[in-house]
Amino acid sequence: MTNELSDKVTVVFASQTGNAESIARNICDEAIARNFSSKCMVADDLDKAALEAENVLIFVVSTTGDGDPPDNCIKFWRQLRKMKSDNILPHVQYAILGLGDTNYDNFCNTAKRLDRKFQEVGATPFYPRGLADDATGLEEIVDPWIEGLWDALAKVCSRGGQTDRVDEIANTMDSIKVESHGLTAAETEELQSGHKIMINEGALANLSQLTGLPRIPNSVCKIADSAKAEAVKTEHGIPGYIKVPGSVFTGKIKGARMLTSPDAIKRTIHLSVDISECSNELEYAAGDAFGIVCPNNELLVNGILQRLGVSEEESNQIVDIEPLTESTTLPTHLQGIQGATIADIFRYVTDLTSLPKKGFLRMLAEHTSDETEKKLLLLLSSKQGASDFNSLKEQMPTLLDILSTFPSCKPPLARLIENLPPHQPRYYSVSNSPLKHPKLLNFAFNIVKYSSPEPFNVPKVGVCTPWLDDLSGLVQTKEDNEIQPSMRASIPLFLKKSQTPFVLPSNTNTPIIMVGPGTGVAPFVGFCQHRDEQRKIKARMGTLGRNPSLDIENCFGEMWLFYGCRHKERDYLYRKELEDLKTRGVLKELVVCFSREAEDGEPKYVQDNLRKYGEEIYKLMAEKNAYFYLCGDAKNMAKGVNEALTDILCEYGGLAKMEAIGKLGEWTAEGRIFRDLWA
Ligand SMILES: Cc1cc2nc3c(=O)[nH]c(=O)nc-3n(C[C@H](O)[C@H](O)[C@H](O)COP(=O)(O)O)c2cc1C
Repeated sequence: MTNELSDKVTVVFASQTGNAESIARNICDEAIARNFSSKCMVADDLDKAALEAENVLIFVVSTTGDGDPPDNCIKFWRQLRKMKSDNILPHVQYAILGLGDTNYDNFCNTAKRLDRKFQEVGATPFYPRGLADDATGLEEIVDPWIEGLWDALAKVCSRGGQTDRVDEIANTMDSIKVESHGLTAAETEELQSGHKIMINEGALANLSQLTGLPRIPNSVCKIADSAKAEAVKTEHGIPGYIKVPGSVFTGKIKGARMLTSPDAIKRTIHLSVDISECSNELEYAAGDAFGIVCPNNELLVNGILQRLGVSEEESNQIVDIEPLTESTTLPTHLQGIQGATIADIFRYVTDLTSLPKKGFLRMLAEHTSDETEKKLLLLLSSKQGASDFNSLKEQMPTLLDILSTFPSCKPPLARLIENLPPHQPRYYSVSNSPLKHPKLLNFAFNIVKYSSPEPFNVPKVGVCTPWLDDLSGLVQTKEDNEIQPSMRASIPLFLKKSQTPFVLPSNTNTPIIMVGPGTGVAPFVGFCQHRDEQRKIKARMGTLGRNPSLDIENCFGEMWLFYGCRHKERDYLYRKELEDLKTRGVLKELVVCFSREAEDGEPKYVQDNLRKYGEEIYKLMAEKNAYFYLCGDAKNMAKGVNEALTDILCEYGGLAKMEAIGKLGEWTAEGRIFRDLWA
């Protein structure tokens, strides 16, 4: 290893939805503030030559899919896999911060694999790996990990670390007079004006010092008049600068159907989207997922712009987003924004509803004139305000809620835009087969409407599903669901590329077990349709071919579907289709349970039914080489299903628990167990 010390530090991120990128940029900025010579880059830009030139690397990497690396580190990953010797990166010292979610099986898989690989190729970790969990709040691990990083970094670098940041705010707390503020009542207001957040103002009374405040994020962008005369739109009705991982197509709503009864706890809608205008390019398979590029709620966007004092004329002015200086790089999602309107940026580029980070609140404090409000914002972002910050998170405030709670907060637009996370497309599984409906894309979704937990009880709505609900409302007025083309609402969509595709086995003989409660059943409706069509084709071929008595059943493996919902009569999704598939023998078994109706001892959840049919499941998997598919909620259901499978292998295969877990891992690696989960 080269012992030559340098002050150069490279922060590398691999990020799917922006968290790792934003943390990496903050680490880089803070490193610069502490006199290190630091730069930040995306993993895919770290090619072989760059790796050879680097001595000190800090990685911030998330995990996506089913334990997969994010899209922007696939190239980097490929290159790492090619490195076989243990002496390729002996000059590299590194630290890794992983982001993940313990609701998923492969928690922080990217960080763990990267760490292993770097050690295999001779690199040395200079600071213990941190693994942050979105299920409990990333900050719990991220903040102390970054705090401890600087001493470790100073030791591997020749300089830097000497200049501890002086926290000017810590010294000003005493001098800020606390005035009565009236922020303690929960007020339910219209969406345009936001819901005020309940904050325990009393927490300020005995505080003279705040510690652990995050850095104020650096300014990176400016809003400039655009040379373009008109706002950029594409043919899909969305601005062309929006970055999504795939080519965007326009689908038109062809039909909408309610899958639940009016007394169901959640409303679920089936939408049928006509893709005939792009079906040549948009090639999908049963089980695929696609993303929808939906705008933020218009009332929310307008409410925020109004609150910020942006007039209608200003919100429609044509602008570019530019780096503040020649040496600053814009966050990925703000790059290439030209010919935009401020309103479109808030509609399509910035996330207005996800939970605020402490660094964001600290930034807002800098633009808050009322001292009590400022002090509260600083408290919320400090160590002393940890419980108040947790209470704020429980209230799930939108940006508008935050701004209306702190009326004197007036951040400049550029400051706000650069500090908001990127707005994300929403993903859905296709619920039909292209073999049956080549020009359609069907899917099912629950309309996301809920309340924040007691005692707050503030009504909340999702971003995409209420939008889709509105669009489908347009067409539901017609009884037969057939609509006039002129009435058809458009949906911008793109096919999701998956590193672990959720597809049927190519050999139709392979038996399959499908487990999908709730809307998790959607891809399996597509699988069944596909097999149904394949059986019909085979039947036709059988009568024409060399063996007219070809036995269809021998050509097609058994299909088992485990489905679950709350009530048989209220939310049994696709009931008619599924029962029909069972009657016609496409499905060998349709095993359904109803969690709110099960008597004592009866199966309540899909995992209970898996246990009930344990012996059959074991034979299918261990003797008949079946494929196993799981789709739905990662939180409770996926864990329960995993445990049931482990128990089945122990009971019917005579394996010890660790052997059973190992066997499931083996089957997953062989590509016989597929998961499509969401937390
Ligand atoms: C579709 C999806 C799949 C995910 N899969 C995993 C996973 O397999 N393991 C894990 O630890 N975290 C998983 N996560 C959690 C993310 O890693 C976590 O939310 C992280 O903060 C995202 O960081 P990013 O915005 O930089 O991508 C998943 C999140 C999503 C939305």
